[in-house]
Amino acid sequence: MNSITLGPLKHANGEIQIPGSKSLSNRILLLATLAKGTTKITNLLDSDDIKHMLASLKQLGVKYSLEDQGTTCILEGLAGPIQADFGDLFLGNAGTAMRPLTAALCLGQGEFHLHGEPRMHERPIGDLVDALQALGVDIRYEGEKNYPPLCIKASGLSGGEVSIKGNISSQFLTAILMSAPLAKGDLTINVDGELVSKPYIDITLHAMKQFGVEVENQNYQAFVVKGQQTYQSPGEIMVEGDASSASYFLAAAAIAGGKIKVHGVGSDSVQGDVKFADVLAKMGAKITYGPTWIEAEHHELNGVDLDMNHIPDAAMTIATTALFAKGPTTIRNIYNWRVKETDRLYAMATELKKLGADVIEGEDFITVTPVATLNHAAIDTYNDHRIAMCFSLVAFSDTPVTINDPGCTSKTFPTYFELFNTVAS
Ligand SMILES: O=C(O)C1=C[C@@H](OP(=O)(O)O)[C@@H](O)[C@H](O)C1
Ligand SMILES: C=C(OP(=O)(O)O)C(=O)O
Repeated sequence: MNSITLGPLKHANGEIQIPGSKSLSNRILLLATLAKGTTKITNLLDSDDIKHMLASLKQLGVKYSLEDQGTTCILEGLAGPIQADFGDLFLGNAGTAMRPLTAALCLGQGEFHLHGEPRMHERPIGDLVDALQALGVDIRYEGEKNYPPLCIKASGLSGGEVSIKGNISSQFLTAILMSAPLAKGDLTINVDGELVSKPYIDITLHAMKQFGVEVENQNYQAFVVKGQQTYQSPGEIMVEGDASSASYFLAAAAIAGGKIKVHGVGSDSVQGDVKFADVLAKMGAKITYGPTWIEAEHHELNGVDLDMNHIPDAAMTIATTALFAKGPTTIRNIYNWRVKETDRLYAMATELKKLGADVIEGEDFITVTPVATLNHAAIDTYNDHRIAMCFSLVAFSDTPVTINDPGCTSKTFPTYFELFNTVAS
């Protein structure tokens, strides 16, 4: 297996333009497809998750052209639901393609099969399927109950009232929300129990608003959406930089002697993961925000004990940053790490232990207590982009780190190691 060895490194300095947000790229591609008019999308992320969305849209007859090495997309909207006789869609391990497309394909006509990488077939989707079935959709499991692959025989989505569970993934609610304006009638969506990863719902509502649709948000417990609407293309739309991708560079500066400014995300961002910088600040780093940038500078770091349910992706970066802090760090309320690219609680704990750190893996938390000297270890990445990126930070210790299969960052950040090398020395 391919691997890279990094470090030991001392400094992280410079400026980074962060590539487009995965969450926004896939939302905007889908909304532009359903919208009336042509949309020019700039700063689109060029990564595996977006390629899976684009390839599926092409197969479904959506017309678009790509420019600027895949970062500009000019897409002709359908002014309504996707109508295709048949679709056999491979969605890799892209949750932001699988979940929203599952709901959107129910809106029109046709028979659709949705599947992905083996891990995608282990990632739950039952809560979304239950809600769609309650709305009259013929949707079935082709393998194990509650997991993809799925078969949809679409004939539209009825209005009315539906309940959806939000305790495993917010993407199920996102999926229903984005499709609701094209339902046959007005829809009230009740969130059944706890809602995890709440800021991602704000991203969804923001993107819908950019395409002309307002949702009545009743304190994240219920959402009311008018049916039989048409999304309107905003004409041109720029994707913000990816706040989760920014976390690795901000953490690098906080850990190593130096200062890094990331451009593309800042205080104006709609992404919850910008709050990662506040966690770094709580740990002791010097953080400065501008509307579209964030700067981090090294300062002695202390461990923290925090609920990070609102930043599940960037929270992983805290788990390795914790190796450089004084005292233990506990990341709480992150049960759904277990149902993402891999069981991230198990994987992070296992790999941190290889370095010699003292780690407690709880059912829904992780505690990392740093040690004076880390071991040189070959980090397994479990086909999880974020594990590869998080553990690159270990290179700022006195010990090098080996990352197995670094190419797995292609899911959301294919140029990660290239950019890392421009700021780390
Ligand atoms: O809606 C989104 O764009 C996302 C929501 C989050 O997932 P969960 O809601 O499953 O936590 C996040 O982890 C994922 O990377 C992207
Ligand atoms: C959980 C993630 O991805 P997905 O969009 O596939 O859920 C992630 O990017 O960390």
